[in-house]
Amino acid sequence: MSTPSPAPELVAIRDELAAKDRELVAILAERMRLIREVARIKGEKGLPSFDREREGAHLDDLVALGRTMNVPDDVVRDVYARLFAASRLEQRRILQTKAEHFSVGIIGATQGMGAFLARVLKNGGFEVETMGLGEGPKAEEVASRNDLVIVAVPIAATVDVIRRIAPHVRPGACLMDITSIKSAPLKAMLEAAPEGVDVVATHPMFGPHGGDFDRQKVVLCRGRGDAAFARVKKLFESFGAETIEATAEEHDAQMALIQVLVHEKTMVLGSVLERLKADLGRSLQFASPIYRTELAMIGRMFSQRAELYADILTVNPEAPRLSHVFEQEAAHFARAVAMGDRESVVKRFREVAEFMKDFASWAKKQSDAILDDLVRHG
Ligand SMILES: O=C(O)C(=O)C[C@]1(C(=O)O)C=C[C@@H](O)C=C1
Repeated sequence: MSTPSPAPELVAIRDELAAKDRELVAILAERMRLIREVARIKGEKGLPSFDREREGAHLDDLVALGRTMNVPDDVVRDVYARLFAASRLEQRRILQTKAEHFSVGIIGATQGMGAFLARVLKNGGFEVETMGLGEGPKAEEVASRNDLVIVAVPIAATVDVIRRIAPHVRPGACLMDITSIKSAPLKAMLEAAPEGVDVVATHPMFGPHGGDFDRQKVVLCRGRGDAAFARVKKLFESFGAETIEATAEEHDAQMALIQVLVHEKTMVLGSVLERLKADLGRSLQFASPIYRTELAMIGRMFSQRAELYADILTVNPEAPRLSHVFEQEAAHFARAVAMGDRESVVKRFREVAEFMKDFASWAKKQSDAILDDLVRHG
């Protein structure tokens, strides 16, 4: 059966479209050539491939330009999200071939972030020695024969493992951890590692998924040795991370908000759903994008290891104080709800809105992006 030939007007327009698309591809090739130039300059200057501010500002300009020409915002956003991702990947490839390579030993590399790091570093051409959960050589041996020794065991075991292995790290090498709290591990590393061993405390601010550190944040705390600090910073950045420098104390205070408060809230919501024996499947059929996002976060948490979240909630020294405030605020709203006290909800809402007002436009933009994405792809 022969397919009917398209209308001649359509054929003409398709020819025009094809010509425009060829121009677009030629422009993309030219853009990639410029990106390789950017990578060369960044390599020389030691700059990271990812620049959050530049992407944000450039995209805002392009969306505004698109509006003047009737190009919908989300078309510009989607196209440039893809183009920025391609440029970052190309830059990482180039930067990694030029990066300084050294041997890495990972203690606790069978699961979670340790396993993720091992995979990413190996893919990036690093020599990586791993051990964990009864697999591989002894931790002390891994510590003794690598240039960068990474402790990636669960939070509760971190300080003990550091104290055990740090004395075996060789002078000139660097000892590093990746735990969710920084004060106690950093102190342990500085105390237990011999004088000539450099120390850096780090915290990758994301779960172990994805291909590398593209657009992910990593907090770095100085321990001992500026050169080692710079090397670790460059290592993460060469895999696409955005690094943030902080003291261990500041990091821990921030994590009380970013991890303790938020995970505790998610945990409470999950516990409430369980107590109610809520029909989650049925609720999803009715769900607004906000409910779906929330339920996805709750489901994500409860599909992971209980011990990880128990550690996050109980190890941070700031946690009890924040948790207490959380309880008081929850009680305040619970009282208002129980008594039908609309006025008190409005009053507190307005106080919080005043406190948050500088973040309102940022919050709208971010949450719109999340919710739009969920509606389109979820
Ligand atoms: O301007 C830069 O620094 C670039 O690396 C280029 C570019 C881009 O594709 O426009 C790519 C990655 C950065 O995150 C920001 C922008």
